[in-house]
Amino acid sequence: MEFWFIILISISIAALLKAFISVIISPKYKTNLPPGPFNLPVIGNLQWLLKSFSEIEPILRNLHSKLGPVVTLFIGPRPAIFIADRSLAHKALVQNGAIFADRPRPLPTNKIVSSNQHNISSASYGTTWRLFRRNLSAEILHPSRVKSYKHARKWVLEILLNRLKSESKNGDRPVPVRVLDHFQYAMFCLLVLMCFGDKLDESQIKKIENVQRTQLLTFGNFNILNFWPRLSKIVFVKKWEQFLQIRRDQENVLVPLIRARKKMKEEESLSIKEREYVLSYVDTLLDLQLPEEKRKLSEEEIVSLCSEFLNAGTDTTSTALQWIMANLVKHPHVQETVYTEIRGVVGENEEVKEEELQKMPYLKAVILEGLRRHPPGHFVLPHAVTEDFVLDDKYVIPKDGSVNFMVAEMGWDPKVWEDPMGFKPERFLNDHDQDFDITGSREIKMMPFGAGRRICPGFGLAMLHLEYFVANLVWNFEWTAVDGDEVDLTEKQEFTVVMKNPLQALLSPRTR
Ligand code: HEM
Repeated sequence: MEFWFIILISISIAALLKAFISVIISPKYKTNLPPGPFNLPVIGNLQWLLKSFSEIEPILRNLHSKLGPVVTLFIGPRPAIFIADRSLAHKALVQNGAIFADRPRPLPTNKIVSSNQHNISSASYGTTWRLFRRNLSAEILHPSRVKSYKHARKWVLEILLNRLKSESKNGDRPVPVRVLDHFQYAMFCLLVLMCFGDKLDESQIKKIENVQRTQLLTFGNFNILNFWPRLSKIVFVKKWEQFLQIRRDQENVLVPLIRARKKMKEEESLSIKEREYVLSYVDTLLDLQLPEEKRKLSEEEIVSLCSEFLNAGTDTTSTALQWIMANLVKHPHVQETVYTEIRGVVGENEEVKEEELQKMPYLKAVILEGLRRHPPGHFVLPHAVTEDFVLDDKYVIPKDGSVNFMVAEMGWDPKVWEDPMGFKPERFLNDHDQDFDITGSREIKMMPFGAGRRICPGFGLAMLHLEYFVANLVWNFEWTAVDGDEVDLTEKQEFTVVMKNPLQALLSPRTR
């Protein structure tokens, strides 16, 4: 006992000294970093590390109003720079895109979920990242491939509508439906099919949803393990074990699906034509070859890439869908305008077909307004610069720090958006903005998908999913508020920023 106590104290002192030296004494951080609040060495760093993004966001807002558009916090052992200004974001991400396209060195927990940076979002800016990103964009997210998953979207729409129909009534009495679980399940059905190629049954999809959501929602609880990992491995043995168990559970569910797909490919049990028809993300990953290491991907690496695909495409989209439907309940005149627009295009047809969506500018404006007012992520994923860089001749961005951007603040900038906290889709309809540039390549007015080289590669698919499901949800039901129950737009940080009180609405089937 005594022996362990001495070891523990020695390690703590060594670690404290190391952190103190690296953060305070080291001259490299004295080189004009952007301003920030006073930081109590070590304790301050730890305090920031333990805060969630939703706790940091209001503090940052306050700091920006006092210190200017770029501020520094010492989160954990490295400086973290936050940029709130949209034109500085454009200068960084677009005009100096290659320099700002890196990711910070991964923290230990991140190394495990990404199989040592073998996924798109955490890979350093370089060959491996390019290979993974090009594979996803060319093989799965290319418009012609996206079209080939049309039958999957129709299948999922039917599942969603049937679930909502059966929940919206008790006998003949209309009852409020809590829609979020149904939206999440629908998005999982869709992304699981794109990922593994087969229509899995409900229990299999639920199992995948369960392991993925557990990992996503608990990830922040394990932040403490990243502070001096050598020490944390001794002090927080149980927490480490819990964390590793979540990863093992995920592998236990995903690996059999990967193996089944591999076997099918090897046996050539499908004709080439059929295989082309159901080409899945896993199929493309099984074929990939890492150029530098000259080898195929391991199962663990494929699990990490599939997990990233599922998380990136489900939670973000179902969160956005919920915010948009909440606003359509809160603003019935907007819902009515969407309905009238759809009727003008589809006549009396049962379904809004995806080819018809491009004839619906007001619907698109509703989706854009939803993403501006309620971006699912209030920050992008942390970026890093490939070399020390001076932004706008003033702000030193060090190579070994991280850089992030205040996405929500930019979309709410009153200099760009009149009445920024209102929900007014019409603002996207004036002539000037008819073709609104969501990528921010010309100018950043909002950036729900990020901007520059690390922009979300799934933004086209996400827009399609949102337009298709919102259109069909409005076409099939009239959505109204529950009597005496105002739609509450208070936010809560989970993996994305969700509704603190999830939407409940009355759904009356439309009669035509
Ligand atoms: C409404 C839905 C979505 C939103 C709001 C969203 C937003 C974002 C944001 C903000 C980033 C970080 C950009 C940065 O670091 O600068 C990102 C990255 C990413 N997203 Fe999305 N996303 C959505 C849907 C999707 C979908 C459907 C997919 C694919 C199926 C996807 C795949 C990815 C990937 C792979 C990355 C990492 C990109 C990289 O590091 O190069 N996302 N997304």
